[in-house]
Order: sequence, then C-alpha cells, then structure tokens
Amino acid sequence: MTDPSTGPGTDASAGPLLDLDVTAIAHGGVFVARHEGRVVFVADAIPGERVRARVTDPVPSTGSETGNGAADKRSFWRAETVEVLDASPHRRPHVWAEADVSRPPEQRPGGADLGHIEIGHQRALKRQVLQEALDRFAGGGIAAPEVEATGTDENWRTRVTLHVDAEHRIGPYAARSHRVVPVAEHVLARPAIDAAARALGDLPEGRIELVEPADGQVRFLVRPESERFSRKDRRGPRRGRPTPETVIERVGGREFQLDVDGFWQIHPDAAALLDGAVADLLQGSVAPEAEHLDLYGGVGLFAATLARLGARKITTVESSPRATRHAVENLRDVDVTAVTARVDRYLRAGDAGPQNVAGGAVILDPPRSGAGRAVVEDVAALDPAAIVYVACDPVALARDLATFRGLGYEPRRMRALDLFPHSHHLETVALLSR
Ligand SMILES: C[S@@+](CC[C@H](N)C(=O)[O-])C[C@H]1O[C@@H](n2cnc3c(N)ncnc32)[C@H](O)[C@@H]1O
Repeated sequence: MTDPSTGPGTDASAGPLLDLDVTAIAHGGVFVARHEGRVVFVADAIPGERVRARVTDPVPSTGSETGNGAADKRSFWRAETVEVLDASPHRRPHVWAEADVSRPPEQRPGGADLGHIEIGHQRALKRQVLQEALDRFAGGGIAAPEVEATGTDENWRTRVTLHVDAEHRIGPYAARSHRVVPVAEHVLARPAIDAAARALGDLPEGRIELVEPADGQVRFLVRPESERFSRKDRRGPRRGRPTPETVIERVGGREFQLDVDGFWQIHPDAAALLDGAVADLLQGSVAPEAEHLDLYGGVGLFAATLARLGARKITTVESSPRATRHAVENLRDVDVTAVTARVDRYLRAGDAGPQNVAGGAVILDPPRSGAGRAVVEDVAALDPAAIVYVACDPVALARDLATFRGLGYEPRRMRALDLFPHSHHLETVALLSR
C-alpha cells in the first residue's frame, strides 16, 4: 500500500477540479476515489460522499486538463476537497474552524485530518485501515479489534510543535505543506499550551516545541527549523549546549523523568492506557526466572510494566543515552539493566546481548517505520514465550507481523487505542506467541 500522506509537496492553487465519488479511507488520512481509471487520494472527504476536489499533485501544466506527460504516468493523483456535493451523515463541522473545506487548502491547519468526521465514525474508519493493512500485508485471517476511546477527545495534545515563518507569523503548518497557518485557537492542544502559545511574543523564524508535563506547567523550546533534521539532536546535547531541562510524567504511582524534548506519549492518558494494555496482554505469561526485554524502551515505561508483572531480570534497550540514563533513575527500585544501543546491534552483540530470553517476554515499541525484518528474525530466534508489539503505524505493524508469522509466532490478541483523536494515527498493541 502506498502511503499517500507522504510524497512531494502539493500546490493547492493549480490543477483541475474533479467531481469524485469517494469509496474508502486510505492509509495516511486521505480517501480513495477514481477518475478515468486512475486512483485519486482526496483529503477532507468521507467514504460515500460526492465531492468537488482540486488536483494538487502532480500539478498539470498550463493549458492541459489532465496534465503533462509526467502527470499522466503517475499511478495516482492527490486532490483536496473544495466543496461537498453530497455529504455523508457522518460529516460534522470541522473541530478546527480554520480547517473547513470552504477555506483554500493551503490555509487549513494540518494535524486533524479526520476532524470533519463524527468521532465514533473516525474510529470505525481507523479500524478499516488496520483491517486492510492486516489483510494485505500480514497474511490475512487476523480480525482488527474495535478501536477503543480514551475518554479525552478534545484538547488532548500535551506536546505541540508550532512554526514561525519569515513574516513572524506563528501557527501549525498546513496539511502536507510547510506553510504556517495562524489560528485563533489550537483546538487539539491542552488549554494551557494554547494559552502559552498565544502569549508568546515576537519570535525569530524557526519552530517552537511546547510541552505540558504532569505538573501542568508549560515549557517551550525555540529552535531553528534546520535542527529538525539534525541526527546529532537524537544523540543528546551537543558540546557547548546546555543540558535540556528535565520534566516529570506519572503513570500510576510511578514518576518518570525525561528531557523536556525527550520521547513521551502525546495524549495525556496514553502512557497509562498503554501500560494497562501491555499488562493485560502479558498477564500470566511473565516467568520470573527468564530474562525479559523492553526494546525501544525510552525512559523505561514498559520495563516498569514488566517489573509490576513479576519479572525479576529485565533489560531495556534504547538508542538515546539520555533516555537510558533517565530509565536508570526511573527504575532505581527495580533490578533493570538499561542498555544504550541500537536494538539491531544489541540483538547481535554476543555476550553483551540477550542471554536467557527463552521462555521470557519481549516488548517491542519501535518508531513509526517498525522494527524491520532483521530485528523480528533476531527476536524470534531468542524463542520468547510472549511478544508484545506496540505499533503506531498499521502498515509497519502488519509487515512485521507477517515476518513473525513466517517464524511461527501468531497474533493471539490485539487492542487498538484511539490515542490521536481527529487524526488518522492509531496505536495498536498485539500479543504473539508460538
Ligand atoms: C515509540 S518510542 C517508545 C519509547 C517507550 N517505549 C515509551 O513508550 O515511552 C521509540 C523509542 O525508540 C528509540 N529508538 C529509535 N530507534 C531505535 C533503535 N534503532 N534502537 C533503539 N532505540 C531506538 C527512540 O529514541 C524512542 O525512545
């Protein structure tokens, strides 16, 4: 499946208008229609609707209705809804007034690509995306679970990135673009973050990261846009740079310290819900004498879950040295070994790698791209009794499940959590065993 949410930038100001019958949701928060046999991925629509949409990518050359040679060779086009001709009963006024289809696409803030859909139907559509990914990439025969609500669908983001452009306008980027869209209110953000963002004075061009940790006090970092792609950023502070501020998050009775810009779940309920889901799936399968792995461990959230379930030998593996240092502090009361390493290298590190995982549990919580074939093969070779895979991308999950299935590990239970309301993102937790 192509991910239509990524790819070359779009220019919403050019391109023909098409009247489209929308048939399905696609991976990436866009919807499927057809025009003269070609797939058109259209934004801001709903399956069952007829919409008028402007083709934005590829941009046809002037004077041509369907485009130049390059456009004709493309297997799919992208388009943005500009008018709803026949509305779905699931359509609602967009949660973000500025994202309404009556505005030019380049002036609609991104981040809430399902915000025009009734919330229960958003979850039904996300389940369809997961089911399609499982059917197409995981070998079939796996039923996608219902998507569970968190209870907090509005003003949920505890971490927000805003941008300041050359004209000193501040706001989120428009969808699929790097254009800043000033908004009256950031409807996805926690109210304190929105208030803090509106109180920011004149700022230089760049990006601002706002964080509301458990104490409710908003912190913000101002950075040049160029740092976004810096690899050094992920390895911790650079020489001559101040050590990042530390903030505290809480799950149950336990405190987790982390860098203000370190990885933590964005939804305020997410860490506790994921801890609960992992514990639910692993209940009764944690053998105290075996070694247990928390791979892509961050500051130790799931290592703490394993400890609570009775694991006595736990190794958490994480590539960020600062996160690993925090994990050691966060799990002082627990016998945990925290390793700073890439997971793929750790699994092949011989004596410095895993020793006695047969019969134990392995938790994987990789970035969006998934764990990949080599890591999955190396995990299966350890012969754990239970594997829990925490995934924020259905297609990456499905591909890794296919590899696990080829090695004898079958998905036994799965839970899907709506940790990103009004956006297409979905968190899935799967339990596998032989
Ligand atoms: C989705 S986060 C999960 C963190 C943690 N499990 C939690 O829930 O808070 C993924 C983590 O993997 C780390 N990471 C990314 N690639 C990695 C790799 N190849 N090896 C080890 N850690 C990696 C990131 O730094 C990040 O902390």
